[in-house]
Amino acid sequence: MEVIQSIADLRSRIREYRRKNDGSVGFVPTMGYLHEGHASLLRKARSQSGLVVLSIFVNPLQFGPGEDFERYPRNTERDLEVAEAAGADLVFMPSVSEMYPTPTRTTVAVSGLTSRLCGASRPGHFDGVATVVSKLFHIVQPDQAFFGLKDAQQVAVIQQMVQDLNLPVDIVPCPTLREQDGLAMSSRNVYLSDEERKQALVLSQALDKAKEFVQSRPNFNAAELESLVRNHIATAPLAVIDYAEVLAFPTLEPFENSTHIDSIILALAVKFGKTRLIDNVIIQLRK
Ligand SMILES: Nc1ncnc2c1ncn2[C@@H]1O[C@H](COP(=O)(O)OP(=O)(O)OP(=O)(O)O)[C@@H](O)[C@H]1O
Ligand SMILES: CC(C)(CO)[C@@H](O)C(=O)[O-]
Ligand code: BAL
Repeated sequence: MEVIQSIADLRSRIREYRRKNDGSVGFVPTMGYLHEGHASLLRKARSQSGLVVLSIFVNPLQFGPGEDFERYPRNTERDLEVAEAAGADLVFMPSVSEMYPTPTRTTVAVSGLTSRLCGASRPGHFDGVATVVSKLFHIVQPDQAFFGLKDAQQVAVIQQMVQDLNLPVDIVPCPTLREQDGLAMSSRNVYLSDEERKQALVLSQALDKAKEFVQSRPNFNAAELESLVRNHIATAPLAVIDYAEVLAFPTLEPFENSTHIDSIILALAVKFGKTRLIDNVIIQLRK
């Protein structure tokens, strides 16, 4: 495994690979502090790609004022151990000045999909995500890029960007990995106190209740499902709901009754103290 800090060096190594090999280039973009969820994306890339490129870059553009850019967890030594064990060939770890040598005058903005959920709660977040992912795609030029459905809205936004800009990369959505008790793995889980961690289980429990509710009836009213979920989350005294919404997926459009909806997403963002966690479940209602 090789760690690379400069765009020029990474491009050179990938060109060298493509000169000597017919294999595909698989890419896993991350912000580091790697956990088993990230490792699962790397293993998926390893199973499908000749060269596996991992990026670790905490992207300042996608953090808003008062968010946790400075305190975002970082552990390079452990990240490299996880990356090597999961099969990464190249680890791209640029500095902020390498990625943004001058003030950014060009940004990528995906409209529509970003008007709700984290797009509404974190103004500018998805412009930051789409801009850095577009840059990374132009730097790495991968054949495939692997993203977790833990960030389902992000997957939808990136897929829309790839389609709209005719980017030659296949986006591979990967399942959310969870702790044994159901909590979705996330770098931000490290922020949780013991009590917050215990109460955060209401998220996966609420999603399980939602699945049971949907599977028990052919059609349902969105407001009724949202109420069921909100009431369960409210059983955790520390939980402060940012959003708990059921939307059509992948359009992320609201609906009243599910009669003509093929797939839905129940998306949650809940704060426990200073820690904002997201989770979701995507349910196919009809083929
Ligand atoms: N539990 C998980 N299962 C599968 N993929 C995941 C999981 N957590 C994160 N990912 C994916 O890993 C990639 C990098 O995400 P990121 O580095 O932001 O990690 P994170 O755990 O989501 O961090 P955060 O705590 O900031 O949400 C994204 O595609 C994300 O969806
Ligand atoms: C895709 C990504 C690496 C872009 O910074 C980030 O949004 C993330 O880790 O999900
Ligand atoms: N995967 C989450 C990225 C962010 O919160 O910026």
